[in-house]
Amino acid sequence: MSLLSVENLEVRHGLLRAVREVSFAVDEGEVVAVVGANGAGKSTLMRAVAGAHQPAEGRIGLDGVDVTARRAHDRVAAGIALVPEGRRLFADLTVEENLLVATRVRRPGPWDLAAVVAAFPLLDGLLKRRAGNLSGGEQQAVAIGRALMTNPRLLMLDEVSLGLAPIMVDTLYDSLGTILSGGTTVLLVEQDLGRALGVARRVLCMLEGRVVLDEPADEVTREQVVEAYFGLSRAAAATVQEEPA
Ligand SMILES: Nc1ncnc2c1ncn2[C@@H]1O[C@H](COP(=O)(O)OP(=O)(O)OP(=O)(O)O)[C@@H](O)[C@H]1O
Repeated sequence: MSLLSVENLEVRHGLLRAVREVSFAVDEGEVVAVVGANGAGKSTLMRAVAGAHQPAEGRIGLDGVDVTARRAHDRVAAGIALVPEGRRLFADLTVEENLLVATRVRRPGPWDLAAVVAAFPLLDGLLKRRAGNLSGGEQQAVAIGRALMTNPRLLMLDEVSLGLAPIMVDTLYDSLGTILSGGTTVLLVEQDLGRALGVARRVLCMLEGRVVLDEPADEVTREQVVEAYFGLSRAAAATVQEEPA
């Protein structure tokens, strides 16, 4: 049985159908990358799975249990954790306090303060610092650590590399590599196609709210993903790529 199942999901912002007729499933231990252009619906999909945005239609299942009507904190308790775009830390709280906030709805499991610092060595020595005073990369590590502190069964990461220096992205992905190899089930929104295809076992591409490609990462070419990403025919996609910037 799949860990996460999304069936015929529709999520609206007012009249806008930001996610439409979306169905997919994620198996335990799978790492799935969600890619797509700006506005394709990736963040809205993640927020709906996390319970931050109620869908207009469809069903979200965790381990066969329908969680569609459950509130966000009940979904955390059930094992769904989201690292939102923009991180959303408590800027005036310390790193330690930000991490401990998550333990109010903590599931039993291996993640605690020491485990988070071990996974993200860049946080070593920063536990008593105000989160608002950290660099963007350090804040992102705290945001991922905060999600891990709940001992999630499904970890969703929305654009962890957004706005960060390449060297910091490398550092974060080094840490993520350790986490991913530990068997955590992950749904990852990533703009960098190379990175997405590098870490994920499956890639799911969204276009205007719909899933237009859902393939094993090692069976899909970069060209096929780009084609799905822009919604172009293969020939048209090649023309776009050849045009000078
Ligand atoms: N709070 C909101 N109110 C109204 N419309 C919204 C809101 N959030 C997103 N949208 C719209 O919903 C659509 C999907 O947005 P969403 O942020 O889910 O896409 P995305 O693929 O995550 O894009 P990005 O990479 O830019 O974050 C877009 O048309 C966006 O303008």
